Amino acid sequence: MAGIQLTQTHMTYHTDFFALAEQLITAGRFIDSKGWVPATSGNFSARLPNGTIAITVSGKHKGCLQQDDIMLIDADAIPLDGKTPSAETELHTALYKRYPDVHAILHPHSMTATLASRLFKTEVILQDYELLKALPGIKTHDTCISIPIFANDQNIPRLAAQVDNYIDQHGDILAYIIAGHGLYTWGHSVQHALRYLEALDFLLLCELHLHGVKL
Ligand SMILES: CSC[C@@H](O)[C@@H](O)C(=O)COP(=O)(O)O
Ligand SMILES: [Zn+2]
Repeated sequence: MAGIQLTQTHMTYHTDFFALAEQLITAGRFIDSKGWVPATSGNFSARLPNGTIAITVSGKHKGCLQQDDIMLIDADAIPLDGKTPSAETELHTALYKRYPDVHAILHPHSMTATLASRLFKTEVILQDYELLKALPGIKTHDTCISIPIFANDQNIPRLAAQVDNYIDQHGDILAYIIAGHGLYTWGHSVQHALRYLEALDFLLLCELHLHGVKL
């Protein structure tokens, strides 16, 4: 009996993992088609119902990911299958620990996020855009949100702590920018996170254009 349960759990886990890996692969193709993950930049993850996390293997091109390029880690970023996870894994695990409803995180190196961090330094304010309603919990254009910008840091646990401290002090955020680097956003599912990413890219582009930056 215990053996049968173990097998079923195992099969469920495999189904969850491969389904989520497929979603991350598809998202990667779309994100790459937009030019948001040049070279091998960016990383993506999705949390399984059992709390383990499917995440991109470090150094892969995110536009042509294969199933083998998605690996499994535990909630503390420990690899469970002998592969090397994204160099920025602790940024993912910190968000999953803070937000139980979040099941997917996407990190592009989009030009809009990179340039916005050069221009705005500490935060990007987005307000009075209809497309804000594509973001979670926003029901009207008459809304003002802040996307904080954090200094880049090659020490990822320290960067994750910087983000955590900011949220502790300022409250929940929907996304953040790492200066000269890229954007992190997240959602209930890969599809939700992808929607937020697309909306944020459009909104950042609007702000850049308003400030005379033409892309
Ligand atoms: C190709 S430089 C980008 C990396 O330094 C990093 O910022 C990044 O996003 C990708 O790292 P990865 O380890 O593949 O997840
Ligand atoms: Zn990065």
